[in-house]
Amino acid sequence: MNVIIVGASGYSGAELARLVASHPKLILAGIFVSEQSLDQGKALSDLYPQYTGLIDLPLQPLNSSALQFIAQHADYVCLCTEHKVSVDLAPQFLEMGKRVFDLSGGFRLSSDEDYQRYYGFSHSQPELLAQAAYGLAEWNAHAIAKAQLVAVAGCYPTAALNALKPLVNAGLVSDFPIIINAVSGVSGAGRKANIATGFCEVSLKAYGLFNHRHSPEIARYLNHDVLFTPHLGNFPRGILETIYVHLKEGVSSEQVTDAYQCLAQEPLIRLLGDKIPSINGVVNQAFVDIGWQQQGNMLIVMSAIDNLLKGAAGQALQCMNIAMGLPAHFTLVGGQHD
Ligand SMILES: NC(=O)C1=CN([C@@H]2O[C@H](COP(=O)(O)OP(=O)(O)OC[C@H]3O[C@@H](n4cnc5c(N)ncnc54)[C@H](OP(=O)(O)O)[C@@H]3O)[C@@H](O)[C@H]2O)C=CC1
Ligand SMILES: CC(=O)N[C@@H](CCC(=O)OP(=O)(O)O)C(=O)O
Repeated sequence: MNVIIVGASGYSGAELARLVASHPKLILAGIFVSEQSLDQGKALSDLYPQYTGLIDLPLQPLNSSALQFIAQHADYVCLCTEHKVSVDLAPQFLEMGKRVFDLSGGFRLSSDEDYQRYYGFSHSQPELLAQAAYGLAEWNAHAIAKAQLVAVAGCYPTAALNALKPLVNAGLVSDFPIIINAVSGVSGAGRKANIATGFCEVSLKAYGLFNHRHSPEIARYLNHDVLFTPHLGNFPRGILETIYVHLKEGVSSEQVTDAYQCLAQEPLIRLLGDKIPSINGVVNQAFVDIGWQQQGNMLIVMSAIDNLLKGAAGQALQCMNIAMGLPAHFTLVGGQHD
């Protein structure tokens, strides 16, 4: 399959370019940035020297000749662009008959009201929201396999949903909201210049209290209320979530362990039992590490991922594998697809 990546100079786009270029069944057919981009014409390896000799393709502006090229040559279009940009770009690629994998949040929620409230813009393609399959690879493979538009799951939701769906689906959780405290590394905020997320400016600090856009995303796909508070941490990459779950009266530790067995055969999920996951355990890898400890009715679940390699790019690659009828998971050797 020929894959093109829009937004390939950004953190998730560059990571995806590396995964696609080393995939045995995918060809990286083109990498694109905006028409105004200061990076157009540069090789991806000029921005990311570790790609020298692996990806020397030039970043091209997404202009009319680029669109013609994509119409003729691409099978899969990956949008590694900001939410509003993805919403505006997706329809033309869908009309060309391409399969679109959108890494933004532009198609993850269900209504224009949600977008106005949580994203701060009115959705210009609300009819596409019902068509998009939610790209949470371990849980929604059937829908992803058939969909023309995949809304790849968010980074914080990927860590939260993999850790919580087994418990909620098994009926073990009381009606209280689940409390999720999450910390993300700075790459979660993207590569564009922004003083608040400049590395020397960052202090460990909460943000988005009560209104972060991942709250409705997690609640929607978990089917349970959550109180989600993200924090920005002063490290480059990775997400760690500490999650407080009020279990129903009398739920035993055996029931909790049994509930997680639904993930036991998933190659990219590592169930750590009572061991405590860490950022170091997952950085530069595509795993979700999940650990838990229980006292009475309270369960503390911990979930760690690399925001770019299990969130964003890695999850998009899993969705493309599913679309091709291949096993979803992949193995990394030295940062490349094995
Ligand atoms: N970073 C992360 O951990 C995660 C990110 N995501 C999502 O993935 C998407 C990309 O995030 P991230 O990689 O961090 O973002 P970056 O800011 O690092 O990269 C954005 C990319 O989009 C390009 N771009 C901007 N405007 C346009 C346009 N109009 N047309 C084409 N290309 C454009 C930029 O290049 P230029 O401006 O030079 O044109 C750049 O290549 C976002 O929606 C984000 O929410 C999802 C999960 C995790
Ligand atoms: C640290 C940081 O700023 N993180 C981003 C979330 C990462 C991301 O890009 O969000 P999606 O998964 O929805 O695309 C934020 O809170 O907005």
